[in-house]
Formats: sequence, structure tokens, C-alpha cells
Amino acid sequence: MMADYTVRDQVAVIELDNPPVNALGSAVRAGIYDGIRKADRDPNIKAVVICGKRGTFCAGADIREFDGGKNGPWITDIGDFIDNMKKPVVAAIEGFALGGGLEVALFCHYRIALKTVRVGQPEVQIGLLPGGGGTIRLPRATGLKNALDIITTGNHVPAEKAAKMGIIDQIVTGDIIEEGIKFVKSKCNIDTSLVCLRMKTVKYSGDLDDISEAAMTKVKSKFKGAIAPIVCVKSVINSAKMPYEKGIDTEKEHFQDLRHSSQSKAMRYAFFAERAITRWQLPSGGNYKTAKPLPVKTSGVIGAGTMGGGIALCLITSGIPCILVEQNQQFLDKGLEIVKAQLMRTVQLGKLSTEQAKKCFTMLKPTTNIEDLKNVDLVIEAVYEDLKLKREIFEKLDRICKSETILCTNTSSLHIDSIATATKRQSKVVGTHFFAPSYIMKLLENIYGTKTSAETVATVMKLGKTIKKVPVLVGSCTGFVANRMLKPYSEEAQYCLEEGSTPSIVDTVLMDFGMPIGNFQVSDLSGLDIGFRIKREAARKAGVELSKNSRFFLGQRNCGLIEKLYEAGRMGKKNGKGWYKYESLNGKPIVDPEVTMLIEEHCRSLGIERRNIGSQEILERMQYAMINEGFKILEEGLCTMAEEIDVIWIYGFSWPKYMGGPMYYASQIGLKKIYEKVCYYHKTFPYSMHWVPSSLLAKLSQIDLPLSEWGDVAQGRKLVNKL
Ligand SMILES: CCC/C=C/C(=O)SCCNC(=O)CCNC(=O)[C@H](O)C(C)(C)COP(=O)([O-])OP(=O)([O-])OC[C@H]1O[C@@H](n2cnc3c(N)ncnc32)[C@H](O)[C@@H]1OP(=O)([O-])[O-]
Repeated sequence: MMADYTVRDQVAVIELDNPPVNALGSAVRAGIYDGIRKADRDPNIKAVVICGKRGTFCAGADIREFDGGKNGPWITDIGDFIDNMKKPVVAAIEGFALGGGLEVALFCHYRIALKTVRVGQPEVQIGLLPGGGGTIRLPRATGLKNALDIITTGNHVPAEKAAKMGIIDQIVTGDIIEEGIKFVKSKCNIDTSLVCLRMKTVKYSGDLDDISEAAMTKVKSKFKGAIAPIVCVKSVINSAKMPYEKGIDTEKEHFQDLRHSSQSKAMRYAFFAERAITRWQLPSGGNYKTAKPLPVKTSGVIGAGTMGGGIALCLITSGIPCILVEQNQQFLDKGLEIVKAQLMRTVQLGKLSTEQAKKCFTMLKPTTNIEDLKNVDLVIEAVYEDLKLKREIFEKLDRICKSETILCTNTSSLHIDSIATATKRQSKVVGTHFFAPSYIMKLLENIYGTKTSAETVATVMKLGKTIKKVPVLVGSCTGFVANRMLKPYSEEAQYCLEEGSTPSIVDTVLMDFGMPIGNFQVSDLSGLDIGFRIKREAARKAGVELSKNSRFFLGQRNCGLIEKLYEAGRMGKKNGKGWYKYESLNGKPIVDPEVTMLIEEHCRSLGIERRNIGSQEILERMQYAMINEGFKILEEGLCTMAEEIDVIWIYGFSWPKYMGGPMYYASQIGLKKIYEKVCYYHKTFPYSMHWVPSSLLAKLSQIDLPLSEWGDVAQGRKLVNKL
């Protein structure tokens, strides 16, 4: 049994024991169920304490069990039994009480917790609802409004706040088991039915239908396309609408439906993918197990633009002092304004108090003297994408900084070696690619060069976690993983335009799929001048002319629409016109007939016949081209597992988690179909290199292997006879 039963001073102590987080698998549930029945039967036992081993109560149901059909008592069976017990039962909580863990605690007559505890119902984040009585009992503990908020967001609630909300009865200090015993013994003479949540009514103010409608509207707009938040609202509302037992039975039905839904399966995959990618390894053999991160107690950022300012903000809000360097006072002042404005916004959103924000700001040391970086542990260079400039800066940093300092470059496309070779410490040079806006976006693409040491990698992987990002390690190539895959995706979007579609049709198809924003809206946000300059630079390097009227560029298919929009002065949202027009800087995209005319004229002049392109074709061309690139990335060893690619798309480009990421999506469609379509498009569009089928995709399309093994096949760790 995975719950220890001991007796101390006439109190039964049931300790959950399932490393690492005491997940509530069937054996643990059976252990608790047996324990409480034993305690109830034993006349020498006066009360019960339920707690967890290894400093934590319980992180909820064992998510891995949801794919199988494991049996054993359900949480509500345990709860029904406790509800009828005369002996008091207390949940003594340290660490976390999440999901099923909190539900078990809510079935206890009392809950005490250490101040450091966090409680919550995060099931919605894996496409579920709290199916162990949570939607029916939490509202009885804290009222409908709080319960709706906790259950639909899945956010953790710190102990003191939970106590104010009525979820925790008492905050304690000291040994949690001893405190539990002391507490529960003081309750032996109290009738347990008086404190049993089943007996309580759900508190709310206003009309229940209005509350339900408001909550539905909120979750539908906040979690577009996701089913679980809607079902969560329904079930929480049932707690006030239905008798207790009916509410619990309906909740169980909802839970089973969600558990089998494709959205929850994808989100559960994403949960484990996020953890799998922390087990990184370098081609040289260094890995997460053997490499030790260096401490980062002080830091520096070079470049106080929107990117650099945002990175500095990530550092100081995580408690790491930062020296922010700019080339002159004017740029520095401008950068500081950006940091201040973003800090203010954080205060407005309630994420930091004014006091905390002020304290953070004192950790920022602005300077125009790069020599001030000499003693910092780590520097992140965030100047614009110019190899010559970056090399100059690294050469300087190498001279100035102490020998231990790690030097990071926030490049979005340049090879790490091309920058690292400007130094005599290539082992300490690494790429840290942040995504705009750098303070908000969670992805941190860490890129190793040929000589980057495992210790350096370990340091930036740990730093990523410290500054609350999701760090993913990748190898170096043009554009790395994120932007390299984005390229064919965006190019296909433009080809669809010249073949007959429009920016708003393409964007609507993507948003209907679940993307929060369409390809052309993103392009308007970043600015069309960026795309134009990248192309111009590529042309310059190749020594050729960039011709907007040529259907070929560098031996490949070309769409000159960006050049034409740029020439027409359409820079994107910043000047109110790009692929769309905008009435203000915060305005919504409006279809602009001028752009439609421009596209039609473009086609006429080049003799491109326009046709109706269906949404299926738009989706397929954008996504399959990018998925094919993903397989090439795996094949080249730039990622070691397909999960890395999915996490990059979820956190870098907001791919809907309930679709699991592009590689997971491919696994659901079937690699045979994807491969056939890639071959078909390769034949149809022979001048787009991105349609050349990946040989790994070709191999994997012939066999049925789980996604978790694709990386192994790519790197020869798994040999498959048939291949
Ligand atoms: C039945 C009635 C309905 C109830 C439904 C539910 O309760 S649904 C559940 C609702 N609950 C949740 O959604 C909570 C999910 N968990 C979390 O949010 C976090 O793990 C944490 C905040 C508890 C700890 O964060 P941290 O950064 O300190 O640690 P970490 O995140 O790296 O995890 C360490 C290891 O534990 C593993 N593992 C963790 N939880 C579970 C689990 N429930 N199951 C299985 N495994 C789990 C995790 O995979 C990892 O394993 P690895 O890779 O080393 O082999």
C-alpha cells in the first residue's frame, strides 16, 4: 500500500507515500481508504491525520494512470466514508495540495497547513475538471466566485490566501504531523457533521444564471477553443443548483468524458513533454545529470531596446541584479522608460505590489560603460542582428569580464560559433533566444555552439527556470528551431495569397484551428520592414538583386508581396497599415481593399491565375511544410526529441496546448498521410525546398512508433529492423 499507517498518541497517522509528489494512484487511494476504515474500526483510535511524505501532501491524481483503466476506490469513496465518520479527520498539509490532493483534503473535516503551502485545482490545465468532488465541495468551502476562479484558471493559491478564503482552517508552524495530532485531538468532542462540507450550502450573491453566463463568457474568450473550462463552469454551477449527490455524480460523468477527450490527451502529453525536455543532452555527451550549473548572482544585459529591456526585467523581477548597458545616455533613458512602463503594467495586473516593483527597480543599474560588466556572473547581449557588431561586443566582453563569466547572445538566427569565435572562451558562449515581448513570452531557446560546455548549458537551463521561462536546448543552425520552422509556415501563407486567398481568410483558418492570432496579424505586429530587411540582407549576401517581380529568389519560389507592401509604405501596425489597416495602435485589424487590389495586381502582372483555396489546403500547406521541417531538424540532431519541438511551438508561438504541438498533431493525423501529402506538394510546388520530404519522415511513415521514440530513431539510439 502506498500510504503508511502508524499510530501516535491514539491518533492514526496516514502518510501518502508515492515518490516524487505522492500522486494519488490507485494504490495510494486504496491505502488511504484502508487506513481510514482501520482507524474507524479501532476503538483505541480517537482521530486521524492524513499527510504526505517527503515534504509534500499530494500533487493530485497520477496523470499517467488516466490512459489506462486502473481500478481501486475513487476519491469520492474515500470522501463518503470520512463524511460518515464520528472521529475527526484532519489534512495536515505541507508542500502542495493540488488536484485530487486538495479534493482529499476537502473531504477531511479540517485542513491545517504550513505557510509555504500552495493549494489548487490545476486539472483544467490538462483538459480535465476536478473529478473527485472538487467542483462540488470547493464552492462549499469558499463560495461560488472563488471556486469558479480557482477551478477555471487552475492557478495555485498560497496558504495564507487560502485560509482567508476558508479553504484552510489554520496556518501552523513546526512539524506538520505533530501539529496535525495536536489540532485534531482538540476537535474530538466536536460533532463532525457540523464541519462536514457536504452539509454546507454554497454561498453566492446575485442570480445564478447571470453568474453562470458571465463565467461562460469569460472562459470562452480567455481559453478560446478549450472544452474543459466550459465543463468546469457547468459543474461548479451545479454545486449550487443540484443536491450534493447529484452534483457529485454529474461531475464524475463530466470527468470521464473529458478524460477520454482528444484535448485532454494532448494536454497530458504536453505536461510530460515539458518535463521530458529538462532531460537535455549534448552531442559531446554532457547532460542534465552530470553537468552542474554555475551560480548566477549578478547579471548584465547589453542593449536597452524592447528586447534587452524586457530581458533585464525578467532578471530583476526574479531577484537577479542586472547592469543594463547602452551605447549612449539617450538610448539608455529610453530603455529605462520601457522597463518602468512594463513594471507599472505588472503592478496594474496585480502581479507585483508597488513596493515590490520599487525594490526590483533598485536592482537595475543603468550604465553607458561596458567596463561595468567586469564582475558579473553572466551577460546577455541583446543588440540588433548584426554579426559584425555582435562579434565586436563579444571580443570586448571577453577582455573585460572575469574568466568565469558566461556570455550569452540573444540572436534569433546567427550561428553561435560565428559569434563565439570572437572570444577565447568559446566553452562559455551560448545562445539565449528570447521571444518578443521578452518579458511575457515563456519560451527561451538555448542554443549550444560546437564548443559550449555542459556546465554553461546547465547554467542557462537553470537560469531559464529561475526567470520563469520554459528553456529548451537546441543545436545551432540558421533560425534555430523556432524560426527555421516558422519560415516555411509563413512562406506557404504568402503563396496561398498569390494563388487566390486573402490575409483575413488565412488568418481566420489559423484562428479557427486554435492559434490565438493569424500569420498576417503577427507579421503586422513585428513590422513588415523586418521581413523585407531579412530578404534584402539574404540578397546582399548572395550578391543578387531582390526583385519584387521575380517568381524566383536564390533558386527557389519567391513571393514579392512583402516587397510591394513595403514599397507602398505599409510597415505594419506601427504605422496603421500592413496586411490590414488599423485605426489606432491598439486597434483591431481591418480588411483593407487596397491590399486586396495590390495582391490582385501582383497576380495579374505575373500571370498567376487565382483560384479558390479551401481552408483544409491552407492549413495543410502551412502546417505540413513546417512539420516536414521539424523532422529535418530531428534528423540533423538539432533537437534530441520531438517533444522539444512541440514545447517550442506551444510557448514560442502559442500553438494551442489542447492540440499538443505540431509533432504531436502529426502523430494524431498519422505520419503516412503527412508523408504522402508532403510528397504531393513537393510534386506540385517543385521550386519550394521546404517540400523536399524529410528522410526521417519517410522512414517513420512506414512503421508505427510512438512520438517519444522518433528522436531515438533519428539519432540511431533505436534501430528498427524494417528501416
Ligand atoms: C481522480 C480524480 C480527479 C483528479 C484529477 C487530478 O488530480 S489531475 C492532476 C492534478 N494535478 C496537477 O496537475 C499537478 C501536476 N504537477 C505539478 O504541477 C508539478 O509537478 C508540481 C507543482 C507538483 C511540482 O513541480 P516541480 O517543478 O517541483 O516538479 P515537476 O513538475 O518536475 O514534477 C516532478 C516529477 O513528478 C511528476 N509528476 C508531478 N505531478 C504528477 C502527477 N500528478 N501525476 C504523475 N506524475 C506527476 C513529474 O512528471 C515529474 O516526473 P519526472 O519528469 O521527474 O519523471
